[in-house]
Amino acid sequence: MTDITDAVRTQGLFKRFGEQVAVGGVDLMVPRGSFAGLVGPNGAGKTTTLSMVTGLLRPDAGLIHIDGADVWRDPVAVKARIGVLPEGLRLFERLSGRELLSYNGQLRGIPKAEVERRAEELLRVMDLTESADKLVVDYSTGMRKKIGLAAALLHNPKVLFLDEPFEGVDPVSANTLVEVLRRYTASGATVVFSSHVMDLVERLCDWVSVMNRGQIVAQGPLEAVRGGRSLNEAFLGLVGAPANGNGEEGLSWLGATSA
Ligand SMILES: Nc1ncnc2c1ncn2[C@@H]1O[C@H](COP(=O)(O)OP(=O)(O)OP(=O)(O)O)[C@@H](O)[C@H]1O
Repeated sequence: MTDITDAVRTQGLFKRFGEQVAVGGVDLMVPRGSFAGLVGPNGAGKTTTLSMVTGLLRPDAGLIHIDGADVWRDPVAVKARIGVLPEGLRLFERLSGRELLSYNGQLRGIPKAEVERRAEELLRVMDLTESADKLVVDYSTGMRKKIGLAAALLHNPKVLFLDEPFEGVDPVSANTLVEVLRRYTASGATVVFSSHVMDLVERLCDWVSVMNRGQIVAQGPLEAVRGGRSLNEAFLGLVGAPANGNGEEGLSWLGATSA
């Protein structure tokens, strides 16, 4: 079970913030070529896990391999192989979309002519050509996700990590993102994305890792994790939906009926 030739493999990953154990011994596993979903309720530890896996946050303990390379021992090799669309996307706001891609490409050491060729293609596929010379600060939420994804794909990474990529994105833009990601995984690359939206994970993913309270509580091919139920039902079973529904009792003051 320690196949570090998987696209992503962590062993005993652990992170504590003060008294709070955010990630309590996670063995995340994502086979190459997967379209993988990392799901879990608020506070389950998804963002903390992805931050450690992508080399943004140092773990207290545990090992992380991406495409066989150790993230914390060999960060340069790993960073060349991964693309990241982080949560709360921070972009260079005073660049235009086109300049942002050009800057990213040059940072990655890609020849200028090749950067331009790839940037124009990405802008076209993301339906951003008309807005390419607008400053990123003036982009809408969906446009920001799309230019962020374009920047993350520019160097043709082997593994792409996306934290809540569809949050705040309209259905048309979401569709564009999905099409680009499908094409990318069809070529053998791997996508790992975190989400709360079970329908979307069920529709897109062939591999699912379910986190709850800093632990992986189920992991494997979508069909195995679902076990004949909808992913949403399986998820509620795994993370323990509150027995009293949490909303049926209390809040008696809420609503139109006066006491
Ligand atoms: N920088 C931090 N300092 C203190 N506690 C933190 C920090 N980052 C995360 N935590 C805590 O760690 C736990 C896991 O948080 P994390 O953001 O990883 O969860 P998540 O699964 O991504 O949640 P969500 O779905 O709400 O984004 C939470 O209890 C959170 O309060």
